[in-house]
Amino acid sequence: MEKLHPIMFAGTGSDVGKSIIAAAFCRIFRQDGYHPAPFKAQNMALNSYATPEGLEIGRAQAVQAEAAGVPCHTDMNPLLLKPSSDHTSQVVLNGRPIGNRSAYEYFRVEGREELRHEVCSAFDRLASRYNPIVMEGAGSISEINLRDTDLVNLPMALHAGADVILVGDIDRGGVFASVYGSLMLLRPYERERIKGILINKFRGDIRLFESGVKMLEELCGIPVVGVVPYYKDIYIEEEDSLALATKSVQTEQGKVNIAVVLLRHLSNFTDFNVLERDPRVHLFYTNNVDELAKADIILLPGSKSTLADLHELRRNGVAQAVIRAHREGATVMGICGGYQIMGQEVCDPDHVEGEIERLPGLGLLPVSTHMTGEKITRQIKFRLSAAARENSHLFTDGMQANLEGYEIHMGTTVPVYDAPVSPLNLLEDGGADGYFLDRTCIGTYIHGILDNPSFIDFLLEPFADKIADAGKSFDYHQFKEEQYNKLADHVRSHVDLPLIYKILTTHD
Ligand SMILES: NC(=O)CC[C@H](N)C(=O)O
Repeated sequence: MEKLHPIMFAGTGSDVGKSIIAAAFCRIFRQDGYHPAPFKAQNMALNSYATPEGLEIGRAQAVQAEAAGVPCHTDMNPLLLKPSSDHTSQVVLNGRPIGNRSAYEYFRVEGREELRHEVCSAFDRLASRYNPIVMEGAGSISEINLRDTDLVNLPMALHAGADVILVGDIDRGGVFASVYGSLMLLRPYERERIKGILINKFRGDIRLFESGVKMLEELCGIPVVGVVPYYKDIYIEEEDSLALATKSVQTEQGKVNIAVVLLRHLSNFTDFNVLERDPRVHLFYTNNVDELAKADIILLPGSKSTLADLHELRRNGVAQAVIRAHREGATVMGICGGYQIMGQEVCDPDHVEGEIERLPGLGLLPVSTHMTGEKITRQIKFRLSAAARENSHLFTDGMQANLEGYEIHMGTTVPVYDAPVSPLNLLEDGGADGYFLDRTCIGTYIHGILDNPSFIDFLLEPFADKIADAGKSFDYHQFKEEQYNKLADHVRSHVDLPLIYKILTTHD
């Protein structure tokens, strides 16, 4: 295939839809016979993913890699900042944490050149393996006060020799000013790299915007390569928990009601995407104690800051509400940070997470957690333990499919001294995971465990009468493939693709 220049989707601001557009182009290039890969030098998100090598990257690049049909790799997102409070972030470089930095420390010029060297090297490695590289900028391209320390927008595009498409969001208004203003604030040699404008999230009749397109082109001297309508019926994983705001917060009659406890530092909320689409289930997010009381199943999600969130749960009464609901028959399951919260205690003597050194947990599981400096990041295959399967009718033939998931955590959790060893899962490598007390009380470190249809069946098995005539679970992998294709079709039919190919092959 012909070599294409790297293409970068940069924004007039954050949340203009860069990640999704980049995912769409990953799929489009793949459909057209190329071998694309995504790249974003630096990501700030709590939603991360483990690569096949057992290293950590931002979830958005993992999704884009899936759209591109290639395995994800840390070279696709060499720098990941995971905010742990308003002022500090854990810095993950090439998949491994290198410590916590305050925002001030981080943006100081010092040390930046080392990081720049790292992200540029990651890009170069990736560019030697894939064609084209579909790059994503971060936030706005015109944060002029941060220009000299920027690692992810124009300096990266210049290093890569990328053609930049500036994405503007027409839904929030002010698209002319934001596009024109962003361009004007760039230096001339930076502006030269902007080869197209893409208007995203358009609602209404596109014909009414035709004159607007002409005006923008005349004003900016850059072609508008597409006006992409807002879509509602395509499901692609969202980059950050902003999307949570649009989700359900209440119970619904006639389904298994599953409450996900809203934690302030909730991480990996994508753990619940499959359940959310399961016809047997009504999933909602809450920290309202009355709604929790009505749930059949309560899920405690992962948390970047387990101790801080546990403290908050005790303060706002949610901890007590979960304990009460469990006593009255609800199933409680914790994933990662949520699992740690369910135990007897969480200790952080070395201040890995922060100030708090120790807190009692909810006491639902006889385990105790210690935070350690070492971070575990890995993809794993596993199966349910014999104890977990004992009262289940799903695994009677002794055969059990391998389940898949991934781990990202600092804590280690063990049974308290007098408690029996009773893991929920047995790992392929011989290890064990989580704790199985009984069908109503379980914990696991495995993210993505609820992407496995047979695990969902296991979780819902005790509620069989409630869901007797609801539909069956569905194939998530096939669903995701369909969604990437739908997204690609949608974007393809609203951009001038021949023009984009021309841009990506024309020397300048
Ligand atoms: N992903 C998580 O839930 C992490 C839990 C906890 N903060 C840890 O690092 O161990």
